[in-house]
Amino acid sequence: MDEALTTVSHPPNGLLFFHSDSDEVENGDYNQQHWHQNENQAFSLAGSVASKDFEGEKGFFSNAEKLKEGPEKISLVIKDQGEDGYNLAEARQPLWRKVSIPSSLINPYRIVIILRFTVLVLFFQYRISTPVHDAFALWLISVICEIWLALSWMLDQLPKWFPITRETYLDRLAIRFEEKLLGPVDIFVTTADPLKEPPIITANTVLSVLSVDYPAEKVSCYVSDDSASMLLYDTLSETAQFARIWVPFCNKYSIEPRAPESYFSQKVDYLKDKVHPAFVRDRRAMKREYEEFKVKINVLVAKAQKKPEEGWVMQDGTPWPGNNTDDHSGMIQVCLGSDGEPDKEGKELPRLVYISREKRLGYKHHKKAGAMNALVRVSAVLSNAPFVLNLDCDQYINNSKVLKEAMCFLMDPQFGKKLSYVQFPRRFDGIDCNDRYANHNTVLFDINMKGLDGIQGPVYVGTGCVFNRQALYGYKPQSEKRRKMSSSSWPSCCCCSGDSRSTFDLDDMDEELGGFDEQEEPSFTSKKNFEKRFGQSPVFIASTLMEDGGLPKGINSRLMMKEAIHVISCGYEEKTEWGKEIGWLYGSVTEDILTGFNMHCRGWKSVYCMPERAAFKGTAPINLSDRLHQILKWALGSTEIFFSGYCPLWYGYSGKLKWLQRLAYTNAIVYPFTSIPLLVYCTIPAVCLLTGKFFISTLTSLASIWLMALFICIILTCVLELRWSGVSIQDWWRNEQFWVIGGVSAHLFAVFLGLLKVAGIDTTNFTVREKTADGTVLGQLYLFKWTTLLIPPTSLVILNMVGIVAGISDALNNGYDSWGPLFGKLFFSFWVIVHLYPFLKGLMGRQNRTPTIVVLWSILLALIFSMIWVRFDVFLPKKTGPVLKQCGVEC
Ligand SMILES: O=c1ccn([C@@H]2O[C@H](COP(=O)(O)OP(=O)(O)O[C@H]3O[C@H](CO)[C@@H](O)[C@H](O)[C@H]3O)[C@@H](O)[C@H]2O)c(=O)[nH]1
Ligand SMILES: [Mn+2]
Repeated sequence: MDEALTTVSHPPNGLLFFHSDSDEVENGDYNQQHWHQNENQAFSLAGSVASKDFEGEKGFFSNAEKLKEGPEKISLVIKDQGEDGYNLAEARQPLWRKVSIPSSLINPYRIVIILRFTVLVLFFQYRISTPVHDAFALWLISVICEIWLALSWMLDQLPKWFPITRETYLDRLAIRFEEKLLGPVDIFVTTADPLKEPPIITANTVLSVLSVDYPAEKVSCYVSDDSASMLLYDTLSETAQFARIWVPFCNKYSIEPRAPESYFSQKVDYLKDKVHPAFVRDRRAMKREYEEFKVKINVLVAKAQKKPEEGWVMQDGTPWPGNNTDDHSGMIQVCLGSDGEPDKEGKELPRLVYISREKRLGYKHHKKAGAMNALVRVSAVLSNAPFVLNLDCDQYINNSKVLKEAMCFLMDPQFGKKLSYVQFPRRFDGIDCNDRYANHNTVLFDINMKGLDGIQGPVYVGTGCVFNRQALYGYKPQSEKRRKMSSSSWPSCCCCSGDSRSTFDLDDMDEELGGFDEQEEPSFTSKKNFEKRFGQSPVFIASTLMEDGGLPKGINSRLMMKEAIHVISCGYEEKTEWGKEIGWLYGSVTEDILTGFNMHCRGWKSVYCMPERAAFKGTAPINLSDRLHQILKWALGSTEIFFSGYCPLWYGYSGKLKWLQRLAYTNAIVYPFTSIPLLVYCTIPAVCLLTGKFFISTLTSLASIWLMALFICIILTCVLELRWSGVSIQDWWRNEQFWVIGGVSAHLFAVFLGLLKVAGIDTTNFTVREKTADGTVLGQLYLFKWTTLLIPPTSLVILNMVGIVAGISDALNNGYDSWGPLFGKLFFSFWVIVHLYPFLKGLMGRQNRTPTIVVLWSILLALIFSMIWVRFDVFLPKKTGPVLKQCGVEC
């Protein structure tokens, strides 16, 4: 380390000047404070090169030019440079780049959007000026619904005006930041119920974390166990043991992905690609080891099925503290890491920490959000990495370079300071190839999120997201001024005074806090305010002030553990801002949207990062009922936010939320309400068919032009959107279908339940979603569970089918004149049925057992034909008999 660059000064002519000052850095010793020092310098190194408008591509070259003027003045030493040497020009390059969508793709799209909007206005002008007098109510209702749907289209459409993608340069990151200079990351894995979330899934996630391609001493993996189960605890101990052989194997052969289950399910062609015999041997051996590991876990699971009467007992004979899931003390167990066992090759492994926060009756635990907040605090006391990655237990790291990808943004000298999080898309394993229930959510992850990235940043989707820890503490992004102050006075005053200071004197801190930017956050300036905000832990409070992370020097491990237990106690958050202003926010089952929204309101940005190899992969509910329940949960979360104080329609106007971003959040919150016009609009065609009335007045030729133009615009926006985003038409169509299916079932219930909740009746109780370990078995898809959610779409299908039958028979009854309007009505009814088709299929259950769908269709067709027959048979001979006879017989 002694050759590392240390001090950077800025001569007035704007050139860079480095000299080495090696006493400040100790040899190889793992000390986060050093990271912070070095990193600061690295920041200034990079920072002084990249220009102010670094955010993009421009501006940089002018600086590069300047540097060329006097390269001889620059001396720079970096360890392990290899042959190609340290290329200064490379090091000055930005770590990432904004890639705009080519204007040949995006401009036509924008033009069509404007056209569509214009046509829509003209269409409504026509619709409103031509009421249908003999079906006034129908007309009025349909017009209201159309306007509502059009508004919801606008909400969805406008935030897609500036879509972008981003490119990262990992090679430049490697040049600019030596491995030792990379920022530490705390990784959180949440679990809630080992019976619904099979431990082997969690183990795989943990293994993918421990083997991530990042310096081991900079990674800590915290596993939160909300069920306080000894099964998970034992699983983790086994996993830690297995990691000792798994991690070196991953590193040696650079395999992907590093979750063993999915790695071994990949086929390897040993004949292709010059596979090395040593690899083949090792892989086989490792596969056997993994099988054995799985057996061990299975044994643990089997043992855990039935709880002994006296409760669980640990291996050393002491009773397990978590025997009562809802009432137990906090538990922390640290394994691996610098003090623990190294891997089989003697190298240090990332730290692995088991956490089960205290739970007591009478205290709200706030589910996942509560677990996340406990993790934020406990990790602040134990490792305090400046960056935090959060993963659901079923979401493993699929691309081992993912942390480096995130660092390209978060460690960017200027942009990084405004950045609250880097969100990665959610990708899934084990979904049927047709993606019948739109589980992949492609439209959200490949269209909407890219649009948001061009505004203020993607929404936080609950998992696969790397945070800037500071953003979780309710701070605003730093202004230039505050940054200077804090980096000069903070860490050095209150945290690195070194020696024996093991308790924190907050009164001392106060004085130092005096220099804090008072205008910006006046409430930060006293000890009381800190405690009101963050709770009663001085160690934790001190950690929040260390902007670049790291632990205070004086702290001993006993005190650390004591504080760690303190911050996960169930009463810790009482009378604090946790869940209200800081950390993960409470009050909605979709804590993710709310948490991200609050950050954006404070002026933070976020970034959407889509590496070519999917960053993370998870599981998704693949049968209809579970999928609908998931959608119900999300939609209910949105309605909860709508009725809470955080509704984006009226919250956060004092902040720095961009207006398009606000529209996007509004869309994410109000969408369940669109289910009302949608339901009505799906019913109207059937009503029209049954009553013989129509909700559109007879079209004039001008009106039909508008209608045609509207259709063409709709199709064109879709086509152009698919072109710039690269989404397939099938994915888009699935999304449309599921929007209707979810709309008329889950969203509708969510609105209803949300209203009940406002009225004080809370009937919802969402537990964790059940995950299956075997992602490849699609039997799940056909699993049928009854839920009330199925009622409205089923009724709609039946209603529209009956409508079609009635309409056709009626038309047959009334002769040719009625066929014209009938087609209009039939068109809308078919529109409904086509959208509900996947639902219908789901309702039918397993296809190969009963082709009931065919039966149903045949019943329908049979009905139609029998009607036709009835008409001919019953009516025709009486009324038009002679004519028919004439024709039928003579012609
Ligand atoms: O009391 C609880 C309940 C849940 N969890 C964990 O939270 C995660 C998500 O729960 P899951 O039941 O899998 O919900 P999903 O429907 O998959 O949740 C999605 O939607 C949620 C709300 O929007 C997000 O928080 C999640 O990250 C996102 O995966 C899992 O790791 C759970 O173990 C807890 O730790 N404690
Ligand atoms: Mn999940």
